Order: sequence, then C-alpha cells, then structure tokens
Amino acid sequence: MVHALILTGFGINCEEEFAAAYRLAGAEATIVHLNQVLHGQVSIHDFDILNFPGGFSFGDDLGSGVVLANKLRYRQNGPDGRTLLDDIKQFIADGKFVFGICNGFQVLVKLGLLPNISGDVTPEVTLTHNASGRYEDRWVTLRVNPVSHTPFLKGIDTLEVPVRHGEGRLVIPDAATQAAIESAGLNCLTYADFDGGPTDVYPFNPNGAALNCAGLTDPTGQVFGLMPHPEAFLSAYNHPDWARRRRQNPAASEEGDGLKIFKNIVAHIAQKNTVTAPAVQLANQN
Ligand SMILES: NC(=O)CC[C@H](N)C(=O)O
Repeated sequence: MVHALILTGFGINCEEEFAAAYRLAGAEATIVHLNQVLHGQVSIHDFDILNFPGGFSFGDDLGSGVVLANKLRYRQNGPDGRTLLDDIKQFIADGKFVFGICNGFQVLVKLGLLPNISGDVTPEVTLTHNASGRYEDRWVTLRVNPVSHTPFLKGIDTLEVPVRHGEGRLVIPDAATQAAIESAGLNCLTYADFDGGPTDVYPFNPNGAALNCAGLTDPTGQVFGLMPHPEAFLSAYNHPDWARRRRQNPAASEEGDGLKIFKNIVAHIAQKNTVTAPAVQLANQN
C-alpha cells in the first residue's frame, strides 16, 4: 500500500480533495495538522509521499506560501536544532516524493525545493500576483513538456484543470536560470491554447507566467508542483461542460483528467516499493 501524508492547518483548505484523489488512485491518505509533524507526533518518514495542498496559508500575508515556507525552513523542532526542511531533504534523498498544488506549489517554490537547480534548496524563482491584477478562477488546458521525465506526468500529453489563484505568475530572475530550467525540462507543464500549443495569450495563460509555466519539477523528478488543481477534476462530472461531452461521447471515461496524475505517482511508488522491499528485508536479516 502506498502511504500519502497530506498536511493541513493555518489556512490550507484543499486537503480533503487531495486525500480523495489518493484514495481513488488506490493509496492510503492521512490528513495531519502541520503542528503534529512539527511537534514530532507524526513522522514524514513513515510515508511515501508528502503533500502540500492549496488554500490561503497564513492568509497569504507577506506573499502566498511565504510564512509557511519560513516555518518549514527556520522552526527548530527539537534540541538538536533540526527543522522540517532538514527532514524533507532527507526524505527526498531517500528516493521519496513531494507534491504541491497551488498554495502548496507556492510553498515549495518559496522554500527553494522547486526548481532547485543548484541542489542546495535556495529560492531561485518566485510566484507573484497575476498579470491580470486579479484573482483568476477558470478552466485551463495544460500541455506536458515532452522533455520532462517526472513520473507524475508519465504518458500524459494534455489535460484540462481549473485554476483559482491570485499569485500564480512565475517570475524567473535571469536568463541563466531560465536556460537551466528549459534545458533540463523542469518547466514540465505549460498553459496551452485550443490547439494544444503553449501560449502567453490571456486567459489561456491566466497569470502571465514566464515560459507559460503552470508547473515545475526538480531535477530528480521526485518533487513536483503546479498552480492548477488536478484534485478538483477527479470525476468527468466536475467539468463544466460534462453534459454536452457525455451526449457527444456516452462511452467516454467517467474519470477526470486530474486523476491521471495521482494514478501515475501511486503506480510508480507501488512498483518501486515492490522492487526495493525484498532488498530491505534481506538487509534487515543480515
Ligand atoms: N487555491 C489556492 O491554493 C490559492 C493560492 C493562493 N492563496 C493564491 O491566491 O494565489
């Protein structure tokens, strides 16, 4: 069984949908208040994948995701001065996975876990106020970058998902950082137009993001985040146009596009665990 830990608290508000997505994908999902992790009652190391849901953590004060990211980076969780970021670094080094959606993506970016080109977890890019100057709540089409190799997006070309955010515009500070992101395919998801090609035209690109980027992965492919909400499109009936689509194609799948991402990562971890489990058992016997 794949075990997903979903954090909540401090204004996070999409944890139930996140958990539903994992359960539909066949994993066990546990929702835990961040304080339970910070106070040592729950260890992230007992899980396969750590998840940061969307919402308005700390009321978006100081910028979306900033306060939560600082809590993970600076709050010392014991006499040894260890922070949750130290644990997350270890978690990733152990080959495990981290997933952030919307506000969760903002946390991973402000923390420096995405894109983490340098590998030393310092912030390299940022997410800020939408170019439209307002909160955007609409459906978008995303295109998967064929150069990207993250298991989260395996076998997906395009998907439709809703966005709902005020601070989703990716800003890349310099040409060298942009080149590094592009050459490694870390810009794994772009906003696309009707023809499926990347676009900077509003509202297809709802926020004016650099590289028309809707999502990033780190160089290992284990850390993934995106502004849109795949956990809000788990059933075909979540789509605003479901009735017409069903009339046109009554045999179409009743699954929403967003579920594919969860099925992908759950299947990947399940397969990885079956391959590594015998080796671990053997090591424990010796
Ligand atoms: N839906 C969300 O997670 C919103 C993210 C963030 N609070 C913003 O408005 O940008």
